[in-house]
Parts: sequence; C-alpha cells; structure tokens
Amino acid sequence: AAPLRELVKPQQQYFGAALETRHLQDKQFSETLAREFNQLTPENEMKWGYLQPERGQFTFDKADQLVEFAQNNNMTVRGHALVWHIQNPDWLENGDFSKQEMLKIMEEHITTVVSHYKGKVKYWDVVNEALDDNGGFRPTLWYQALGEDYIAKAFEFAHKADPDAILVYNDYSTEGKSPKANAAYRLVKKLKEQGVPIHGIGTQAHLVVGVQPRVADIAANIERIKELGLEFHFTEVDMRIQGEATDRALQQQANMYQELARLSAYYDNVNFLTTWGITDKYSWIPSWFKGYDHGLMFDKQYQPKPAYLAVNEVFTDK
Ligand SMILES: OC[C@H]1CNC[C@@H](O)[C@@H]1O[C@@H]1O[C@H](CO)[C@@H](O[C@@H]2O[C@H](CO)[C@@H](O[C@@H]3O[C@H](CO)[C@@H](O)[C@H](O)[C@H]3O)[C@H](O)[C@H]2O)[C@H](O)[C@H]1O
Repeated sequence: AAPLRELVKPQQQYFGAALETRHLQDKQFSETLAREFNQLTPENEMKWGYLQPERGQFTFDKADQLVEFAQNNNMTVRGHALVWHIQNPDWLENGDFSKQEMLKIMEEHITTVVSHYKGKVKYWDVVNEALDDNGGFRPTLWYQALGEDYIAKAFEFAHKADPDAILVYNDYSTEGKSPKANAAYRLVKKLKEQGVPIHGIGTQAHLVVGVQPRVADIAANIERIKELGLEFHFTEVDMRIQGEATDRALQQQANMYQELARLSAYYDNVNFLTTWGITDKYSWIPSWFKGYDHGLMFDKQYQPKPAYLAVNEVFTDK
C-alpha cells in the first residue's frame, strides 16, 4: 500500500496526527509521521498553559519545534487550542479578573499566538469544548466571566491576527445525532449568521469500538453543516477497544475507520481525518480509560493495523 499522504492531493485531503515534541525523539515515530501524514496537530504544547505559563510571558520553543518539523516535511499545521477550560496556567485559573480584564487577557493571548504563527499555522481550533453533554454552555471560566459572547470574540480576535487562517469550533460527542451535536450545529449556525469569521466545525471522534455512532447520522450532520457553507473536520480520531485487541475487535475498528474515510472521500466539505496520535505505543487512552487501549492505526511496533489498510483502501480506490 502506498503511504496515505501520497494517495491524496495536498490541501484537498488531510491525513493528520497529534503529537508532542518528545515523540519526535523516537525515530520510528518521526519517520512514520513524515511518510504517512500531511498534517500535524500539537497534542498539548500549543495549549495556554504551555504558551503563556506566566502572564505576558510566552514560551513558543516546543510548539516552534513542531511547526519546524511540519515545514521540513511539507505538512500543514492545525493549532490546538486557543480557548479551552483545561490546561490553563494557575495565574489564569486562580486570577480574580474583571470582565473587561478577562476579555483583554483573551485578546492578548490570541493575538500574540496567532500573530506568532501567521502564515505557518493554517487551521486553528479557536474554541474547544464550550458545550456540556446536554447541549448547554459549559460553565467554564470564560463563560462565567464573559457569557456566550466569548466564543464570537475569540473568533474575531483570531481572524484579526491572521485573516488567512481557517478558524474552527471543536468539540466531542458531536459526531452523530445527539442533543450536543444539535447544540453545536445551532452554535455555529448562529455565529455564521452573526457574521462571525468561522469556517468550520471539528468533531473529535474519540470513539469506542462496538458503540460507535450510526454512519447515516454522521452523514446527516455533515450535510447540514455543508448547507451552512462550513467545513466538517474529524480532528482527534481514535477508537478504543475494551480488553484484548481480538481479530473481531480490530475488524470492527477497521470498518469504522473506513466509514470515516469514506465520508471524507465523498464530501468535499470534509477534508480532515486527523488521529490523536499515530501508534498505540503513545496514546492518552490507557491512562484515561481503564481497560481500554489499541485506538490508533499503527500498533505498538508501528505495524499498520487493519484500520490503516481499510483507510488506505478507500483512497487507493478513489
Ligand atoms: O483528552 C483527550 C483530548 C480531548 N480533546 C481535547 C484534547 O486536547 C485532549 O488531549 C489530551 O488532553 C489531556 C489534558 O486534558 C492531555 O493530558 C495531559 O498531558 C500532559 C502532557 O503529557 C500531562 O502533563 C505532564 O504530566 C506529567 C505527570 O503528571 C508531568 O511529569 C509532565 O511534566 C507534564 O507535562 C498532564 O498530566 C495530562 O493531563 C493529553 O495528553 C491529551 O491527549
């Protein structure tokens, strides 16, 4: 099978992966990344806690290394994530700031970070996980300080700093049909109608083998987003298996990866298929979901799994 990135035209279809700089120390990791993927997402090192650990002090060294690797390997970078309620520094978490000051703090961070990466980071997860599982607004430090308006403001600040960047609202459990998926649809529809510079929606697709969403529901979601003139991205794909990675479980996993690949190949507003890591050797899954593992397309020895072959097949036949 030809490497994934050779099966598609650049800019038309992204096969991406999340990573940290420490992963690049592993030669097999960096070789597999550069051979197979044409896009990368910093798994942690572009988050607020890493970029602005102290107020007004920005540390770009780790994130710059990832951007440099991408440039050296002709890969597109997706920035993740400008505004989120997790992995924020203590000065921000515990600060007692007025509404005006919180808005200024958010503007300073977004303007500084997006300007620093202007022309180097083409896609940004501007706001991540603003909705709770019932579809209401998560009572984050941003929502409590600024109300719902913080979302529109974040997009406006990002667009002002880099008018060419493609700006996305990112969340999880919004793949198929659910109150949360409907709330995400209403949110981006409202932002679009308000003239806010938003260009797409990202759904993380951290799925569980055996309980995945119906493909028809994901397709219906993609189509209503397409009607809004917005892109639909699979941003953090992994499909965790409970217990042993049996042939049956690996085949079920391959079928679901293939379904997402087919949706990406079929819909022109779906051009991102990014996995949250490359190899099961390095994945957040085992430490967060006891008894689950094996969520990615390459096993712990960097051998392609049925999931990889199933995705490759879709774009080989295309
Ligand atoms: O949770 C999975 C996705 C869900 N969507 C948003 C996306 O951003 C999120 O990614 C995960 O986001 C998680 C935080 O919420 C990240 O987890 C953090 O990952 C960090 C870097 O590896 C960890 O920080 C390290 O912790 C070590 C021990 O505690 C320390 O020794 C290290 O110095 C410190 O860097 C944090 O504890 C750990 O909580 C995961 O790696 C990362 O995969």
